Amino acid sequence: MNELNWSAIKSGLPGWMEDARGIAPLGKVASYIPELSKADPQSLGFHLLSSDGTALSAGDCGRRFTMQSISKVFTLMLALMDIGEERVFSKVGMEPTGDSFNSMLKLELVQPGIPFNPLINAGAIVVSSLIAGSSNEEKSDRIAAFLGRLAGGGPLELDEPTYRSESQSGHLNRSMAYFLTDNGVLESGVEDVLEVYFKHCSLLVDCGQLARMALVLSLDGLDPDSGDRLIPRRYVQIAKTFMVTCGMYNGSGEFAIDVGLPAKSGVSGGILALLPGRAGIGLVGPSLNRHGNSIAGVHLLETLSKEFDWSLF
Ligand SMILES: NC(=O)CC[C@H](N)C(=O)O
Repeated sequence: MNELNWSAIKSGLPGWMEDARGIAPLGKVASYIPELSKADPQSLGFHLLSSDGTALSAGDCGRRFTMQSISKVFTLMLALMDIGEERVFSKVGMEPTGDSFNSMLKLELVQPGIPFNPLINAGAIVVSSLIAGSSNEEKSDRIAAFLGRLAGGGPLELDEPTYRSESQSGHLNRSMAYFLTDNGVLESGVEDVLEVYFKHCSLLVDCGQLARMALVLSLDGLDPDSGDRLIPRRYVQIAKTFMVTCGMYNGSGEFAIDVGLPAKSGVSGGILALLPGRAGIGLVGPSLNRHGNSIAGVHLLETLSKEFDWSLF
């Protein structure tokens, strides 16, 4: 296993962070969820955590932000653990769309009503309906506990203002959920499933927690401290594959070429990325590019990947 070149990363990072911050004005903070528009477009946080426990953080690392779409990777794995591969993939596909994350365009194409993949909004809404639990609260509690365990502690905390803001402004997500219901794809009522979905998008993390979650995936589902198996290897393999093909939405192809690592972004500006077997990365930069990915975050990952030859390809 290649050691990370810590001294070179440490000495180069301040300059690369500065360069990345410099392009933040070319992007825009998400405003379709009003609460997210309050984020500082210039902020940038980065945390790298390796499998031997060495960590490096830089910038606005202590600031917490909501996971948004990053949570979709984890709800997918939880649904797979709850009901198995066959049932999950009878409700959601495995193919990238090439469209934006909230597009409804392809919902009516090819397989009527079955979303193309679990990382677009329609697919993640379906996955939320597959999480085991006898009430919405129980489902949300199980998700927050699962994510918190991967982050190395107790349940993640919900950001109530973001949850309320998403719920009040989520007309497009609501219309997708009605469409899915009409096609018999959803296993629970529209408002029930959206409560679970909006709540997991509104769970708070910092870059260090995100990096630890990424490290668990880079270790194929093992806890980096105890060595306990937290997720079956097969489900991590599925999640990592989706991260490569769909994790950065319709920017996934370009990201695979420029960075070459499994990664997942969210509209709050967070990105979780991993170096298989070696390290997890958590970063946040709220100014987004046209695909909805952190513009400074993608730039920073590209710089690091090229500098240290991190691409898997
Ligand atoms: N890309 C994202 O992070 C989207 C998640 C967001 N909660 C939404 O439903 O629109």
